[in-house]
Formats: sequence, C-alpha cells, structure tokens
Amino acid sequence: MDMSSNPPRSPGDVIVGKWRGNRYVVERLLGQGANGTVYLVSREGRREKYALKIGYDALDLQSEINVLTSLQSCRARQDWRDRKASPLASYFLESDDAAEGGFPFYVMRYVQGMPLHYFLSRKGSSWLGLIGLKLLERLRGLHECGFIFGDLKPENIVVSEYGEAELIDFGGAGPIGRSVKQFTEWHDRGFWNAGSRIGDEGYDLFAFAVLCLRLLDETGMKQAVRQLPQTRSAEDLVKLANKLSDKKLASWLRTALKGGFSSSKQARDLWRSHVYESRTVKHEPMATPRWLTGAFALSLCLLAFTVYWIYRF
Ligand SMILES: Nc1ncnc2c1ncn2[C@@H]1O[C@H](COP(=O)(O)OP(=O)(O)OP(=O)(O)O)[C@@H](O)[C@H]1O
Repeated sequence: MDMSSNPPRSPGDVIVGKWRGNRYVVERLLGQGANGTVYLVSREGRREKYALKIGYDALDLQSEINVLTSLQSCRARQDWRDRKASPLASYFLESDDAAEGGFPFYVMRYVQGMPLHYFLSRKGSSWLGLIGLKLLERLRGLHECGFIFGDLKPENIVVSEYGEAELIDFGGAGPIGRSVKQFTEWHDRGFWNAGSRIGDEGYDLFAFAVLCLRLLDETGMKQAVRQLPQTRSAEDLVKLANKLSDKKLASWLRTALKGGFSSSKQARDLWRSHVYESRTVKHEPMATPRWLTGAFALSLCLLAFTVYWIYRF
C-alpha cells in the first residue's frame, strides 16, 4: 500500500486503531523523514505522551515493526536475566491499522531531547565520552539480540538535557548476517571501500567511528568525502583520527575503522576505560588567586587600623 498520499494530521485530530481500539490525539508534528511522518500524541483521556509513526510504504513500516517487536521480546528476556527494568523495554508500544483510512501505524516511547549534533554544539564536545558510552551500550544490547542498527547518524540519536542518549528510527535495523537495507553514505563501510554491506557488529562500530570524526572534525570529513570513489579508503579516516588531540580516542577510532574489535562488548569496555574515564573532568582544588590574597591582607590592615582608631579615644 502506498501511503504517501496520506494527508498531514493537525493538532486535535484523533487516530483510532481498528484492531486494538486505542485512540491517539495528535498534539504536533515531531518530524518527517524519507520513510514516514512522526507525531507527538497522547492516548485520549491520558497524560502520557507517545510518538506515533505513519510510514509512506506499508511493507517498509511492517519490517520496522517486526524488528521492534523482536527487539522488545529479546529485551524483556535480557531484563529478566539481569533482573532489572530497562527503560528501553518499553520503547515499542503497539502497532495497528487506522480505523479511518486503513493505513498502518505504530506507537513508540516519545524521546524528548535534541539530535546529537545540536546537543554537542550547545554543550561542547567533552560530552562525547559519556554519550558515546551510552550509545555503545545501546548498540551492544541490539547486537546481543541479533540485530544491527544500520543507519547510525547524528539525526537518529536523540540526547536529553542530562546527556541520556537514545537511538530512534529503526528503519535501517535488520538481522545480523543480512544486507544492510538503509544507510547514509558517509557512515557506510562500503562507501569507504572498508568492508561489505553485510550487517555485522563491526558495521555499526565503523559507522559510530565516522560519527565521532564527523562531530569532531567536520571540515576534515568533508575533504575526505571528496576523494574519487576508487581511491576512498578507511586510511583517509584513520588519518583524520590521528590528527585528534585525544590520543586514546584516536586509538579507539582506528581500531573501529579497521574492524579490529571482536565484539561491540569489547568496543564498549575499551571506550569506558580509555575514552570515557580519561575524559571525565577531574575537579582539581583551585589555587587562591593572587588578587584575593592581596585583598585579604588589605582588609586585615584596615581592620587593625580601625580598632586602633577606636581605642585611641
Ligand atoms: N520516538 C521518538 N521520539 C521523539 N521524536 C521522534 C521519535 N521518532 C522519530 N522522531 C522524530 O521524527 C523524525 C522522523 O522520524 P524517523 O527518523 O523515524 O523517520 P524516517 O522517515 O525513518 O527518517 P529518515 O529519513 O532519517 O530515515 C526524527 O528525525 C525525529 O525528529
């Protein structure tokens, strides 16, 4: 079913699920991409907000829903095993067909925040250590469930005010071992002649390394991308990594670009010990500034003089 002709929804419109009967009130448009439109909605009569996606193509949307439901049950198993309630367990809420118009849609957790590149340009790149760690944790969880994310790029990462990073848009996600179905050139291993487009853990780690380079040296990336397709290689990216002042980060990126990590768990552990912990700002005790010592001495003299002046009379 081609759903590109679906009319845009306005605030106050109600989307009713034909099979499950839930009613969602549209609050506003959250965003529009190549695959669909996402609205901020609430369940009629309730306060919680959700994100509701209407796709342009029913088959594409269905495959996204399939990935999300498989992930959901895998995460439930992981949480049961780890005896914890992961916030990700409730990422996917439900899918249904609209009672009016018949188009399929799905409802997911509303991730409040801003895309990664906005966040870092506002707060500074020193946050990359923490956000990178969270993202690698998300990727590891996904890989453990047998999926790769595929289309990892700043636009598909939302960061909350406090630095909580979340992946959105699972349109490019698919089972490990299958061809990556959706990717963005800059982040794609195949584009850099650095490996196949068959999804494996290294594919996401490569895309993650490019993401870091893009965020830290956008100019260098733009130059590297201008190479002729046949001469483009991971070596161009390694050169960019070598120019970074953070040598531990550079070394992590080189390993990811060369496909040197045996798993995303190993990549995550190394990021934590080498990049995150060494980037954490250490609060050194501050030396007292000279002017403050001078001002203190002056006020002591003034006090002594005032005391002397009072007792003289
Ligand atoms: N769960 C969510 N919470 C908050 N905002 C969201 C959520 N999901 C999507 N969005 C917003 O909607 C936009 C479009 O959604 P999405 O990326 O899923 O669409 P797409 O058509 O698959 O995009 P693309 O062209 O990048 O593949 C996102 O860029 C984001 O701003």
